[in-house]
Amino acid sequence: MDSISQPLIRINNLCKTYPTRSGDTVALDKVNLDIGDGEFIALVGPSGCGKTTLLKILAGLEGGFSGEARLGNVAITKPSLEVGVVFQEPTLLPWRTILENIMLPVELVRMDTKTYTKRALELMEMIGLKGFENKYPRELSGGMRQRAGICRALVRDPKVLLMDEPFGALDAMTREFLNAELQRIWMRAGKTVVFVTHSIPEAVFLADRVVVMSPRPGRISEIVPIGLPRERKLGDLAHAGDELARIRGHFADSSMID
Ligand SMILES: Nc1ncnc2c1ncn2[C@@H]1O[C@H](COP(=O)(O)OP(=O)(O)OP(=O)(O)O)[C@@H](O)[C@H]1O
Repeated sequence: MDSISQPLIRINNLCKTYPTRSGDTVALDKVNLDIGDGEFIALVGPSGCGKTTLLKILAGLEGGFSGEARLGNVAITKPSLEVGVVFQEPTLLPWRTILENIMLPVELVRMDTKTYTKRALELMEMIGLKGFENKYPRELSGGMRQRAGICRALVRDPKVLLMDEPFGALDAMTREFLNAELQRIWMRAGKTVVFVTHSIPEAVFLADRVVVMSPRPGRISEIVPIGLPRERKLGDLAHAGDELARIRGHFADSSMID
């Protein structure tokens, strides 16, 4: 389906069915995708097409599938230190400060606190949270909490960042701002990102390739390369009319379009 010579992530014939009382739900059906090291992939598709399921499998949080997902040479069967995850809600612990929240993944695996505190502070500065180290989550706006969630996912310096509609709950202006920030961080840090979104413009703005998924059962309908040069500005979307139209064409009858 694509031609990445040395993929970091290989998804091979992945199928996932959830058994329910009213019958089986096929969430993923023969999904194949290779993702290159340092690539930014956006996954778009209508509600229920299996985007979160795919992300959870890549995160090692969901089992019971057939086929295979590999990270480097290793089949993904459990969470990995090489992978950071950001969900729609950052779920920060209210009794811990922002810095303590960001440091949680480091503490959980007893990594060197001193080294990683330095890294956490650098990340906070890079993402505009400097000065909020000792605040509590309730003292921050939704956008700032989500930024803290991104720092927490990056603190252990994972190779891969998996993001499930990370900006879906934010207002449009904050979202646009954080898209630009995320692009900058990605360009600087060289992570491989898989980013789930319902927003086609967001996907086109951020991604090297947009993976379009079909309604249930989730399959890949098309992979659309986005040729816009980096660093992209929001106005550059005006030059991606063909890509936007191509992706929108898949959802002519769907309500997913932003
Ligand atoms: N734990 C579960 N048990 C049973 N069915 C599930 C479970 N998790 C997901 N499903 C079903 O699998 C299908 C895919 O769900 P998934 O959450 O992966 O879709 P999605 O594309 O992320 O949807 P959305 O865009 O609405 O978040 C849906 O039909 C959903 O109802």
